[in-house]
Amino acid sequence: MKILTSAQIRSLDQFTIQNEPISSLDLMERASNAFVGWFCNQFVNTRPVCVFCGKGNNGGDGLAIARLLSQLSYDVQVVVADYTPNASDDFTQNLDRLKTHLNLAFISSADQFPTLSSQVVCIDTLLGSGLSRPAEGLLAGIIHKINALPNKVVSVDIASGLYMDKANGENDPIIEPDHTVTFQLPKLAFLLPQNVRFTGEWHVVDIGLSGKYIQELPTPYWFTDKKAAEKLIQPRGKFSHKGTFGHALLLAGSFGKMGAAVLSGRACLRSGVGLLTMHAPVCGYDIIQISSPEAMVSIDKNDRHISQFPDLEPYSAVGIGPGVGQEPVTIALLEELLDQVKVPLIIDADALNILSSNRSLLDKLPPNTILTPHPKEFQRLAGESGDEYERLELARDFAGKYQVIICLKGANTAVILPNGEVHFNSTGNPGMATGGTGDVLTGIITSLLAQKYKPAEAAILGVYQHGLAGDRAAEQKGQIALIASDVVENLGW
Ligand SMILES: NC(=O)C1=CN([C@@H]2O[C@H](COP(=O)(O)OP(=O)(O)OC[C@H]3O[C@@H](n4cnc5c(N)ncnc54)[C@H](OP(=O)(O)O)[C@@H]3O)[C@@H](O)[C@H]2O)[C@H](O)CC1
Ligand SMILES: [K+]
Repeated sequence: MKILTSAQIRSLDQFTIQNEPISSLDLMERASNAFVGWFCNQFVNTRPVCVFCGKGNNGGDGLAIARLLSQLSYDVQVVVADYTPNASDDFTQNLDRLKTHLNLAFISSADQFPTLSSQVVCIDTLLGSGLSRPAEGLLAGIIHKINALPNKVVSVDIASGLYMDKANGENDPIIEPDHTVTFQLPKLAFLLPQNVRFTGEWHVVDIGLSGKYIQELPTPYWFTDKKAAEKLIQPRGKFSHKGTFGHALLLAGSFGKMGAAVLSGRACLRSGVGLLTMHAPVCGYDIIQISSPEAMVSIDKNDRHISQFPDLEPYSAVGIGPGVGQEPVTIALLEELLDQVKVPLIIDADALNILSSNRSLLDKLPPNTILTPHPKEFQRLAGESGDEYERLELARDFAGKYQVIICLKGANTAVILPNGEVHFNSTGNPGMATGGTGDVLTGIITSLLAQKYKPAEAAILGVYQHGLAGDRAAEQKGQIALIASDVVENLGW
């Protein structure tokens, strides 16, 4: 799915209105109906509702939603923030449609904020995609009062006060909803962890905006949903054999960190590779042979750290990093590997830290090498950034400069391609923030690279399947009990 800017969404709105054609009032009705469809599944009509409206089209949605919910026998109260004499046309028309049969109040001071029982569900339609500056005065007062309530809050389209595609100021008044129900497409703001308080759980509802026009609009930002991910999976032919699916080489582990090697090896095996060879220090030999009988082992001359790699000729992809440490012998190995490797490469964990502290190696990265840093590793690699929007730009610059693919790990892991495209992942959960899950991801992507998936596709699909396995594991064990081995065991293709 594409992620568009607020300006693009405005033009998409206009295109749909002119070309479907549909009046803007009817489009508002369609959007409001889509919201109500979601709402009725979530809250039964014995829950009273209070809709907080601004005077733009987001507020117009609120008035239409109030009317539709009251027709469905919800007990609905409407509070309009009378912060300006200028209301949008569609707001005014919906006000006319509503007036006769509802409990409606215009308030001009936050002191007039109603007293609500904690059962009331608040619907936030103060400000939507038209936000052009931080909320202040009356709007800010109402936002603070809503945030202080214990009540459930649902924002329509986007939390009032939150920008769709740029950073807010630290003290901007913004609604903190339990849910955001957004129209047609996800918004960039929802995908950045810094906005989690202002997003809650978010849901997309279809309001029939022009699919043709969405296809035409250019954007660097994409959301990898189930449909997008499944399209990438290559079917297995009837006559395939283990040679068809490549031979992966994983360079991983050191004394005390052989678990990282085992986790990434097992994930590699569970992701469809034909053959796997794991190269490890002497201390890892028994560990790998016993834990991963399906893998072959190549043993280093060094007891505790890897210092060499086997002849690369048989391998169709190489992964390096999980648990390798940063000993001088391993630094020398990485340099040698970058000079020699001719097949797709993924670099993770300590090997990324080696790159950060030996920056001349960055210029040796082969094009389309995949790097999988978490935010701290990315900071060591590319430097500080003020907020997550800046970090995204920094990552796009870095990917472009070195022609590499970055999987910036976190909630909604972002896969950033050399051409500047950013693909946000839709799977995964906070239970996965535990040691070893990164090693699992490296194994999955190494496996896909060995099977000849294009590096960009291996990264996007690998990140998606990793999160999906984590979601399955969380269903079984709960997020708190989840460990990296559970992610491996729940890989399913
Ligand atoms: N395609 C869709 O997704 C559809 C969306 N709909 C809904 O429409 C809103 C967007 O409506 P819009 O009227 O453009 O914008 P808002 O309701 O967010 O804003 C109202 C006006 O308020 C002004 N403004 C902006 N920021 C502030 C502020 N901080 N304080 C006070 N006033 C502010 C702004 O005008 P300015 O000229 O002053 O900038 C806005 O015009 C969208 O979110 C959906 O909910 C449609 O229903 C259908 C399809
Ligand atoms: K809103």
